[in-house]
Formats: sequence, structure tokens, C-alpha cells
Amino acid sequence: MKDSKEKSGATENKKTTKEEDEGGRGGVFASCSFSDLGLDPKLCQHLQDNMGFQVPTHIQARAIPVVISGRHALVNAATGTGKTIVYLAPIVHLLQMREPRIERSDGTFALVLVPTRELCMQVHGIAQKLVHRFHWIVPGYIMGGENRAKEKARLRKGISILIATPGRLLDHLKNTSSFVYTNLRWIVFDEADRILELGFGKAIEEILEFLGSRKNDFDREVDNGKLPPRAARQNILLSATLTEKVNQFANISLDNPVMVGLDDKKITSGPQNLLGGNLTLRSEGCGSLEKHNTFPSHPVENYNLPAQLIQRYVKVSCGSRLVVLLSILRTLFDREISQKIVVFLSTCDAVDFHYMLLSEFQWGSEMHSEANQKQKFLGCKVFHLHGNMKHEDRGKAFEGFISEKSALLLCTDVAARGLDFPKVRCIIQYDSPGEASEYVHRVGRTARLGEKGEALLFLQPVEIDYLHDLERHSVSLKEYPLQKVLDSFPLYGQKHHKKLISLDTHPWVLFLQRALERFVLTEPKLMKRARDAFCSWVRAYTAHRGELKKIFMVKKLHLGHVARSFGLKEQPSLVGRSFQMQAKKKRKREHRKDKTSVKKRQVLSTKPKG
Ligand SMILES: Nc1ncnc2c1ncn2[C@@H]1O[C@H](COP(=O)(O)OP(=O)(O)OP(=O)(O)O)[C@@H](O)[C@H]1O
Repeated sequence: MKDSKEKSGATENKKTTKEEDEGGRGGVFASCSFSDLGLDPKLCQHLQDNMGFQVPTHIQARAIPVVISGRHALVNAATGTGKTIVYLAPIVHLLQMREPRIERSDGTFALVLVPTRELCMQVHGIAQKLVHRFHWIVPGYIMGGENRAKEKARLRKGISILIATPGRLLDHLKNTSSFVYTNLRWIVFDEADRILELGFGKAIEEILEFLGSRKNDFDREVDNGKLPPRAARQNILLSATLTEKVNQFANISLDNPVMVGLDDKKITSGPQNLLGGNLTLRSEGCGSLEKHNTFPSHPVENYNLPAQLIQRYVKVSCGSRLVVLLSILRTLFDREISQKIVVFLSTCDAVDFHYMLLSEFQWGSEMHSEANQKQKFLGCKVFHLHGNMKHEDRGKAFEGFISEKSALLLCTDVAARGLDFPKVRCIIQYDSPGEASEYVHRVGRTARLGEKGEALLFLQPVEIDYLHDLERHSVSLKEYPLQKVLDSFPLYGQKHHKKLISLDTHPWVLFLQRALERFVLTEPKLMKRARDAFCSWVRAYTAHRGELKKIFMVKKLHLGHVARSFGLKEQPSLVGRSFQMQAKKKRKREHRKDKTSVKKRQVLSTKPKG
């Protein structure tokens, strides 16, 4: 009975895919209804009336029946296509059906693991909305940085759907005896690859071991009578990008998973199984499954980006980067006053510096020939978000950026994954991402759910090969018309050259650079931030791994130009004590080496031959 229901679901979904490819907002929505997917009518009504979800998205239509069926699943779909509902709706559906009703004293039934605090809060918010009509289902969260004692008290009372970051969950598994998880039915890994990238690999293994949910442990625990049969436990893994990390993760946590969202054109080469050859896929349920039992050992995935996303790159020499960033931001906000933009930077110090600069930088009277009073260069509200901020400030920035109509967010990759900021129009990657998968997640903060969106990647001329790396994943970018943008700024008496030799000699670039350097010089706090940012930025640049090291070569950086990009006039040797110390140590080491080799040579030359 169950199988036939799933089969009919799969056929229906295939039909919706075709139909929806022909129309709909960017091909995101399916033409079936939530109740067609087998969800409870009250839940469907609530999704429609209170949450405004009229119909499921494509991935929801395909994956919700699979999750309801109880199978382990690996779900892959573009950013912003509604993957959170893919697991939360079936969990709520199945929990509200239980007779007798679940109680808080039954403890945790579903565990959702996420990589960051912000995502934890976001998923918890959605879970709270979903259980609105089912007051006996209690969502809750635990995450790093929160008060442990309060969390313990909440766990003691009982949390039915628990959203957690891995470190804090492990802590409670080890130390909170009142945490009941004997009824655990689901473990969901949202942004699975990122959880591993953040170094939670060991924690995850320990968690799975604690919960008796490692693939190989499971049968043993069942045999020992510690766990109910397999059907009672379901693991689900979700990400917009399939990487080697997801592969590892799937290997330890999934048992005969159903793969949803992988289609033929996504993998371009290679002979082996994505899941290390261990995976045996079932042929029933989704018709597409049988096709996917072979995958490359090092898959080159064609990333699935929102079709309506406009992707461009801007080629800028290092010394002009800051001026170009400000000019583009100004142009974007002038073009559309009410909009939201996110700028990604590589380090917390770089975020702090740019946050202070962009919040405070004003047009001086010397810039404006007519008006004497100063005015802010950017009129919008500026927020910043990174991992070194106090937890409450992170929370405020997150909430603040969501609620503003027009705002700029400067952030590190802490905001790259999963966060759903409504109405973000443009993503600027001022500092390059690492792996192509990171590019995909960053740009995924815009063009969500079929909305419009633009993405702009800054590259120095020496870094342009990064575009080839993206192309390997079928991500191709067009060049941004920078000259046109720069020419649109007033030059105040300076001659406009029709044919410019280089961007760095553009009168507007020179003009704004001088103004920025003066501004940084007169603000001691900003100057300090600029120096710290310079040092951390160069350190981060040296941290690129693998093949990317050949593109982002620190040797090719002109440190004087890097300093200019932080509004500093000084040469790098004058900037940052840690740098001076490092350089001094290096010189000493080299000096010692020279001395020893001279001595050796002397010894050799004075040694009598034979
Ligand atoms: N069926 C639906 N109809 C309308 N809106 C929806 C529907 N499903 C989800 N949404 C909304 O779409 C947005 C994106 O959802 P979600 O954050 O779950 O996407 P995602 O695929 O997990 O993205 P990412 O890969 O970036 O994590 C959210 O604002 C969510 O409320």
C-alpha cells in the first residue's frame, strides 16, 4: 500500500516538474498541492492561510513524500528553494498524527543539526510557525554561546523538535542526564557539508555514536534490543552543493538513502560511486533513482544555481579595490534606494574595518564644489555580522538586517549558509570565496524562490583563473561594465579622458582614493582597524588550499597596493606589529642560515684536501 502510494506520488511529481519547467516563477513551484503530497489537511491549511505557502516548490513536491515514507534521504536542490520545509513539514505531520498525543516528557523525537547560531534560530522560527495548530509539539533550540543551565532546564521539560549546533548538542548528550532521546526518530543534517567544514566531524561521529545512529552501529543496537527496528530511525541530509564532505557524511550516517534532486546532467565525469561505492539505491519510489547508482569518486558537480540570477565579475587591481567597492555600492543604492545588499569579506577584522568606514565615511566639502556641508557617502543602514562578535550583537544584526527595507550587510562566511534574508537584491563577493561550492552558497542569499537577484565577484587581474574553476562546475560569469560606472561620477573640474590607460589612473578613482586615505588618517580608531584588517586579510590570502593556491598567490600580491585597499598610505612594513615581528624573525633566520653556510664553506675550504 505504502509503495503504491509512493509510486503514484513519484509519477505525479514527474508531471509537475515538466509543467513547472514551462512556467512559474523561475520554475521553482510545482503545480500540485501540499495535500497531494500526503500531508495532513490541517497542516496544509496552515501552510496556505498562515504561512502564505500556496503550493509546494519543486524540491518539496519530490522530497516530502520520500521523507514521509521513512527512508533515509540525501536532498540536493538550489539555494532558496525551500529545503527547510522538506523535512520540517513531514516531521510535524507525522508527530501530530501520533496516538496517544506525544507529551513533553517523551523527550526529543526529531533532531536538526545546523552549522551556525543564526541558522539554528531561523530553523527554530520556522518550526514554531509550523506547529502553531499543534500546541503539544514543542520546538526548541540549543546552541553554542547560550546559557547552559537554561538549556538544561528546557531539555528537562522536554523538546519534541530540537534544533542544535553540534558542539553544544554533544555537550548536553554527555552532561545532561535529564535529556530524553530514547524516542528519537529523525536526525536531520541541514547544510551537512558546512557542518564538517567547520571542524565538527569528530563531534558528529560522537553524536551518532551516542545516539546509536551510525550506519554500522544501528544493527548492533537493534540486535542488543537497545533500539527499535530500523523503520523507527531516519536520517536526512540536505545541501545545495554535493561535495566530498557530503560524500563522507553520507557514508557514515545514511543507510540505503533515497537521493532527491540529483539529475543526470549534474555530474560531469568519473567512474565511481559518490558514496564511496557503498551505496545501493532502491529502484522503487522515484523513477530517477535507478539512474544514479554510479557517481565519480571525485565528482565535478554542475552546480544548480537559480536560473534568474545575474552573475558577473569585476576585474580590479588591488590598489583600487576599495574605491571600486564604494563606487559600485553608491551606484546600486542610487539606482534603487530601497534595496538590500550583502558584501562578503574574508576576515572578521576586514568586516570591522569596512563596517566602520562605510558607516562613517562622509563626502567632505572639498569633494562637492557646490555644497559645503558633509554628507554620508552611503545613505543606507549598515550592519555587520561575523563570528567574533558578541552573541547578542550577532542576533541584533541578523534581526536588524531582516527587518530593514534598505540596508547593507558586511559579513564573513558565517552568513553564507542557509540564512534567508528576505529581498536581498545583490551579493557582492569583495573577497573571493574558496571552493566553488562556497561561491554557490554566498550567491544563494539572493534570487531566492524565483525572485530577481544579482551577484558580483571581485577579482584581481592575477586571480582571473578563478573563473575557470567556476566554469568547471558550469558556473559562468559576465564582465561588469566598470568603466561606465566610474565615468558616471562627477569629476569636479578634472578632465575626462576618453581613452584611459588604466583604471587606476581614472580621475574619479584617484580622487576618491585620496579622500578615503585622508579620512582613515584623521580617525585613529579607523586607522587601527585598517591596520588589523590589512594583517588578517593577508594571512587569510595565504590560507587558500589546494589548487586555489595557484590562483591566489600571496607572492603575486603587492603589499603596498593591499594597504591602499584599506585606505592606508603606509607601506606594509610599517603596518601591523605582528607583520614587522614576522619579517624581523624571517630576516634573522635567513641571516643565521647565511652565517652557517659561510662557516661551512670556510671549514670546507680550510680543510686539507685528501
Ligand atoms: N512552498 C513555499 N511557498 C512559498 N514560500 C516558501 C515555500 N517553501 C519555502 N518558502 C520560503 O522560501 C524561502 C527559502 O526557504 P529555505 O530557507 O528553506 O530555502 P533553502 O533551500 O533551505 O535555502 P538554502 O540552500 O540557502 O539553505 C523561505 O523564506 C521560506 O519561507
